[in-house]
This record gives sequence, C-alpha cells and structure tokens, in this order.
Amino acid sequence: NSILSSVLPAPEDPVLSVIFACRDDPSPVKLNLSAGTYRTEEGKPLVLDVVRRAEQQLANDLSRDKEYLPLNGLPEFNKLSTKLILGDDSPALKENRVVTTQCLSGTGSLRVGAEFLATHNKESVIFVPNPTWGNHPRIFTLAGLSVQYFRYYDPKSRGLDFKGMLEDLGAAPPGAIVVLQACAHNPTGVDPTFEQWEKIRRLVRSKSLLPFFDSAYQGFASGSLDADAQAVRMFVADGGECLIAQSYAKNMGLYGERIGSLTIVCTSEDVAKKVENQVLLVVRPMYLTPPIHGASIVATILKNSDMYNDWTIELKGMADRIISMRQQLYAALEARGTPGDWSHIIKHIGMFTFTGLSEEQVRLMAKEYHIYMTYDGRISMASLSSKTVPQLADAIHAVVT
Ligand SMILES: Cc1ncc(COP(=O)(O)O)c(CN[C@](O)(C(=O)O)[C@@H](O)C(=O)O)c1O
Repeated sequence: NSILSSVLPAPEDPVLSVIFACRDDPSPVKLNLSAGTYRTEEGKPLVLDVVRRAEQQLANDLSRDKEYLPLNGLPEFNKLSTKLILGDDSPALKENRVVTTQCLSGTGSLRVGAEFLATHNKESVIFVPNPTWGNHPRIFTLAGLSVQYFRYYDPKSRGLDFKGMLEDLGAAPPGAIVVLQACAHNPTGVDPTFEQWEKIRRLVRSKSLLPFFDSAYQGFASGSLDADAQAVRMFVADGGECLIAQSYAKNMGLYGERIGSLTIVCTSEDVAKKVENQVLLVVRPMYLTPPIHGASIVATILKNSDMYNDWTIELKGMADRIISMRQQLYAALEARGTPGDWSHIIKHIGMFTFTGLSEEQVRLMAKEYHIYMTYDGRISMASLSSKTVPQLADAIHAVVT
C-alpha cells in the first residue's frame, strides 16, 4: 500500500498556472504576457552578449576548478555585488559593517534572510506591500515569520496609496520587518517618488522597523543602476540597519543560473561579525554552499570596466525597449479611443503593469483572444513586441467596450 497516496493536490500558483494554460493553448496567435522574463522584439529569450563573452573567458581559463565555494559564496562576487547596490563610496562598506552572502538568486536571498530573522529578530512579524510578488508570503511564512500587509496600491488612481502605506507602517510594532521592493514594483509597476521614499525612511527609522529590500530589477527599471539603487542607498546612508536581497536574473538575464546575494547592513563591525557567522548556520543545512558558475559570470563582468560598461549598454537597451512598449501600447489604446484612462501604462515602471482589467476580463482575454496574463491583470511589458501591441490593444478594447 502506498504511503504517498494521501498527498493532496497542490493549490495553483498564480504565475505558473497561467504559463501552463498558455503553453497548452494550440492557437498560433497566443500571447504569453504572464512571465517576468525579458523577450526581444522577435519574442525570444535574450542571452546578453557580454554574458557570452564572460563565459568564453571562463571556459578558456584552465586554472579554474570545481571546488566547493565557501559557505557564503564566491568572495569576489560578494564584494562586487555589494558595491553595485550600495555604491563604491558607501559609508557602511568603509566601516566594515556589511555582511554579504551569495544565495540562490533573489528567492534564495529572501529565504535565507527570512530564516535568519525568524531565529534572531525578536519580532517575527513581517509586513509586505498589498499587493506584492506572489511568492513573498510563502517564502516568509515557511521561514517562520508571520506575514501582514501594508496598503500600497490604490486601484482608483492606479498609483501608490501613500497615505495608507504610512498609516499601516506607523501602526507596526517596533522591530517589525518591512519588505520594500527597491524599484519596479511587482506586480503593480508603481514605485514611490524620491520624496516619498524619504518620508518612508524617516517613518521606518522613527518606528524602529527593520527594512528588508527586495532588489530584483536594479538597472532594469530606469536603465540606470544608480537610479534604481537610490531608495536602498538613502536608507544605508542614515547609518541604520537593513537587509537587501539582490538578483541577477533580470538585469543580467541569468534567470536559470540562480545567482543573487543577501546583504545585511549592521550598525557596527562587531555586530556584523556575529551576524555573518549566524547566517552561515542557516546556509549550511539548507544547501551547504552556492553554485559557482553564475557567480563567476557576474564577477567577471563587474570587475572588468569594459565589460561592465558593455553590460550597462545592453541593460539600458532592455529597459528602453520596455519603455517603448509602454508608449506603443498607450498610443494604440488612445488611437482606438478605448474607454478609460490608460496613462498608468506609461507612468508605471519596470517589467510589469497592472492593466486594471478584472479577473473575468482577464479570463475572457485568454479564452477569446488567447492572451495570457496573471489573474490580477498584471502584464509583463517585456513580453510585448511592436508586432503584438496591436493584437493586445484590440483585445483590451474589445473586453472593456
Ligand atoms: C519582486 C521579485 N523578487 C524576487 C524575484 C525572484 O527572482 P529570482 O529568484 O529569479 O531572482 C522576482 C521574480 N518574479 C517573476 O519575475 C515574476 O513575478 O514573474 C518570476 O520569476 C516568477 O515569479 O515566476 C520578483 O519579481
């Protein structure tokens, strides 16, 4: 008799279930706008040219071996990745109070950080934006934290519910953790302005909340690595503590290499030493040590100024193509006189936009028009091309008219 026969069917994942539905659709004109992965104008995945060159260089370097990395990952990668997010002149770096651990991309960085906090942070409540990335609640709950939400998106204005956000964070207990998406908010595409970030920072510090930044799109939102790190750097500049999860999935196109890092900014070198050793106690029983290849690619690119510059050019190219898709879709809806205000499509930033379509309109888009997006109406602008914008605009026009 089977022991496993009592396993219950898993609930569907909001992102994956749409990807599978699209995959199974036989229509030759189907359009998958649900996955957060970049596509070229030809609708193909992109391996950056600078990544190909870095891999060539690595393959030709016969001095390299396949030994285990240290528990906290490739040292050169950790150093360069931290400088990328904090900036070369970061006071925290100079004062040696930063702990960085290479993890399995953004998800792994969030999980290791959450497990660390569940053990060492006296307050186990973690506040996440409403809405936020579908995986956030599960990552934090499974790590042993209790998830609560703060108001973030305002469906009426399709912008930030700033007042609600400040009220909810203001009511959080001291020591509570607050997840802040550094830029290109997923799923809404709505980011706080610089001035709003400063007010959020003052409130977080005055209420002794612990910021946990999720930086999965640095450089991918605005095209500038520094601009997209501004919110993080404002908090680090005030000398307070924070955690930062970084991912190279999108901005370097290294989705499948699973390369990212968890950075913990402490208030002193002494605290950093203790934190560093405690994080290693999370990593060792979880996966022992992280994979070497992705970290080597990133380190090869970041340490070589020519390759770094080439990367920033390709990165800006991806960001610009997405911005152009926003402008083309907005223009197409305006040209059709589609009812409603669609200006949020060009105001939002990063890979995603909340169309504002209802769940039943989203299902109609899939059933009638073979266009797939997540049920919350999120579309990945990176999956659009000049050729498919008219098809999407026609379908939106049809379902809202
Ligand atoms: C805000 C945010 N944080 C972290 C991650 C983790 O990314 P990784 O572990 O690969 O570094 C994603 C990816 N989210 C998606 O792009 C998305 O929302 O479509 C996608 O990967 C997914 O969820 O399947 C994200 O959107």
